[in-house]
Amino acid sequence: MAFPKIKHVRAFVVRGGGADYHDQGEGHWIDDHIATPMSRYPEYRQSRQSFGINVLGTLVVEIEAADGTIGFAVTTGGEPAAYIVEKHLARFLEGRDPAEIEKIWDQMYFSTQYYGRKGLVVNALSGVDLALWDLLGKLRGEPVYHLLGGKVRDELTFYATGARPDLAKQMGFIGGKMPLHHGPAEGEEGLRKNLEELATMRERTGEDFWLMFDCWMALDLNYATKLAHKAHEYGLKWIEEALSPDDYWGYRDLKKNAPKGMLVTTGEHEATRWGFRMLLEMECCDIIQPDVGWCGGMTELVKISNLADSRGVMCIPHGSSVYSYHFVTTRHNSPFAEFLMMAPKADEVVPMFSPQLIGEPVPVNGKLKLSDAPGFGVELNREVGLHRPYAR
Ligand SMILES: C[C@H](O)[C@H](O)[C@@H](O)[C@@H](O)C(=O)O
Ligand SMILES: [Mg+2]
Repeated sequence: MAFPKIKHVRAFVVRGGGADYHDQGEGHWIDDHIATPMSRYPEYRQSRQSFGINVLGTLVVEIEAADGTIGFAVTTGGEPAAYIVEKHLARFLEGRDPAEIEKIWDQMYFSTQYYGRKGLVVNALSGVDLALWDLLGKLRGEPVYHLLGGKVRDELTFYATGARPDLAKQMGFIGGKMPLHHGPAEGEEGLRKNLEELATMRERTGEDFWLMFDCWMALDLNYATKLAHKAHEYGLKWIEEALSPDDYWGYRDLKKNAPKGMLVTTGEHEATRWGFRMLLEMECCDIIQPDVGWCGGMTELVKISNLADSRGVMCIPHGSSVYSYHFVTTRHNSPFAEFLMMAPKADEVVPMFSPQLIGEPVPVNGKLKLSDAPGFGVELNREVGLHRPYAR
C-alpha cells in the first residue's frame, strides 16, 4: 500500500489549557499550593505558575500528506518547540513516505541528540511522532490502537488525579491521586498537614478506594521515606515522583525502604528507552509513568513499555488524553489509565485537553470504550487561536 508523500509539516502554538494543562486560570486546584522543588523559596510556594510551570504553552504539530490528509497532535512545548519542529525536524519528514515512522524517529532523535535527549526537544519530537501516527491511522482508515496491535481489553478503567478523590469515587473512578501540598521546607507542620489531608480523604472514601500522593519531584529521600511510612497507616497505594527525575539512586533507596505493599512510581519527566532502562535496571520503581507527549512519542513508548513488560513492571502512562488511551488499551502491562480532572474544583469530568480536541472522549463512571475512528479519533479545534510563529 503506497501512501502519499508528506507535503507539509506545520507547528503552531496555543495558550490556555489544552496539552499544556497547567496553563489554567485563577483558582484552579492544579495551581493551589502544590509542593515542588521550588517550594524551598516561599515566594514560589503558593503558585506553580509563579515560577513558570505554564511558560511554554501548547505545541500543535500538523503533518499534511500530498492527498490533503492531515494528521496532528498536541503536546507541551509552545514557541521553542515550534522552532525545533520547523527549523530542524521538518526536514526529516517533508517529501518522505509517512510509513517510514522508525527511520523518521531515528533521524529526528539522533540529529538533535547533541542538544536534546530529554525535555523540550523530546517533547517536540514526540509531538511530531504522534502527529505521524495520527496521519498513518487516517491514511489507513484505522484507529491508532489497531496499528499498535489491537485492543487487549474492551474498555479502559481510570483513576482520577485531582484535589477531590472523594468526588472521584462518586464519579466511578477506581482511585484518586492527590497533589502533595507541603514539602520539606514546611517541616513537621507541613508533613502533619499532608497526612491530615490523606486521613480526611481516607475517611470519606472508605478502606478500599485507591489513594495516592503525587509529589511532583518536591521531596528529599528522608522526607519521602518518612511520609511513605506515616501514610502507610492510611493505606496510601503509591507515592509518585517523590524525588528529582535524575536521582536514580534516591529512587532505588526509596523503593528499598518503602513500606511493604506500597508502590513507588515515577517517570513522567523521564524520556526515551535509555532513561527508562536506567529506572528499570536500577529497580527505582514499581510502575513507570512515561508521558507519551514528552518521552519520545508513540514510537518510543512502545520500546519503553516492552522494557518494563520484560521485567514485570507496569507501564501506566502519565495522563495525556487520547494519546495514552490508544496505547493503554493495547497492553496487558497497562491495566488502568490516568485521567486528570481539569475542572477547576475537580468536581466534574471535562475533556483533559479541552478545548483543543474536537471529539475528545472522557470516562463515564470511570470507564471509557474507544471508538474505531481513524487515527486518534479527534480533530483539531481551529477556533482556539492557532499561531504559527516560524511559518516557512
Ligand atoms: C497533580 C500533579 O502535581 C501534576 O500537576 C500532574 O500533572 C502530574 O504529576 C500527574 O501525574 O498527573
Ligand atoms: Mg505525576
